[in-house]
Amino acid sequence: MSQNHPYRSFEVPSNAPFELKPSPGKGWGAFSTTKIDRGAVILKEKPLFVIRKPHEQITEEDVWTAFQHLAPSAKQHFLNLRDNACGPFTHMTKAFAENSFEVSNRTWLGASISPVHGLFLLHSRFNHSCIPNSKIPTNSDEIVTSFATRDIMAGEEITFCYNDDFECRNRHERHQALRFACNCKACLIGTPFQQLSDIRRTLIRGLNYLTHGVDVNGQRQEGPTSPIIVDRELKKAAENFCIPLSSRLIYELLVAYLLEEEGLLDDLRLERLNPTLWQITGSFHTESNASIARLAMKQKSWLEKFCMAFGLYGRADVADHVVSKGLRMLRGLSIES
Ligand SMILES: C[S@@+](CC[C@H](N)C(=O)[O-])C[C@H]1O[C@@H](n2cnc3c(N)ncnc32)[C@H](O)[C@@H]1O
Repeated sequence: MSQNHPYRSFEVPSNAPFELKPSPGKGWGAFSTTKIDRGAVILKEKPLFVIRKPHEQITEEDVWTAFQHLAPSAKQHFLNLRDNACGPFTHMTKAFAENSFEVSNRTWLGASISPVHGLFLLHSRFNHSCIPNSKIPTNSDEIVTSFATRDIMAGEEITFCYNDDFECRNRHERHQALRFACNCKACLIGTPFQQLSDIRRTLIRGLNYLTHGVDVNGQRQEGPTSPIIVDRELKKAAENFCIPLSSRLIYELLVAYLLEEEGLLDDLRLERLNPTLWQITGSFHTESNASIARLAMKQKSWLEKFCMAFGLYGRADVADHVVSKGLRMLRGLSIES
């Protein structure tokens, strides 16, 4: 049956390190045809077409209008899309939603410009994993690029994580958001890894709350249901950016360690994490604190860094007040807590 499947008409570039084929239980997927090194580009892809609107505002008419402007071969490719490789889509908006990526979400003079969504025939064949081996970061141009986040062996399925906040979500929350049951290592119920994974991701969510003062959705958590931070004083301190530098360093290092254990500490994540860590380390003004922080950062493993930094636990720093003030200013809060 897969021999004359419409996806056979999708042209994978001859230099791309993967092929499209059925992926048991997941429709079709992309499988590596050679070893792909960590950090390597897997595919750069141009969209079939783009729609310059927020996702929730895209209508049947928008997709139909874009479709009408396509060349005949591109029209055929769009019509070849199948709902998870099975039947044709019932609505053009559904076909677009399932096969599109946000390609740019820019700001100009502080105002956000309407996001752009593009339809990508090949990248949309990549299936999801909560512990993926690739990443597709949002770019400022309209080309989508995937990178290997670890070495991928020939024959392995190439996957990426469909949601940005999944490092902070437990299995149940992830499956609710995905609307399908993922079967990756972090989702296989009853395994020690899965149980630890839920604990790790919950901890990461809490630690992020403590450092950013808000939950994963950018909001403060209000109300008594399943509090992320149980200690009300600590929650208030986080929301007012009164968490001392010593705790900030410890929390960030613990996040790094937990992400590594979870298999999520890839180079792109490190690019975000490292400047924050060095910024915190450079902010200590109390010399004894600064030297412990520098020593911690010199350690080889994340666990060693964390254990060394834990020596700072409970220690105040001369710079704490200034840092809190600065953070509150940046978030538009009153300078005094
Ligand atoms: C963008 S498509 C991915 C390619 C799709 N498998 C195909 O054949 O066209 C997304 C859909 O693939 C399926 N899918 C993706 N990842 C999956 C996973 N880890 N487990 C089960 N189904 C998955 C789901 O049906 C999802 O709605």
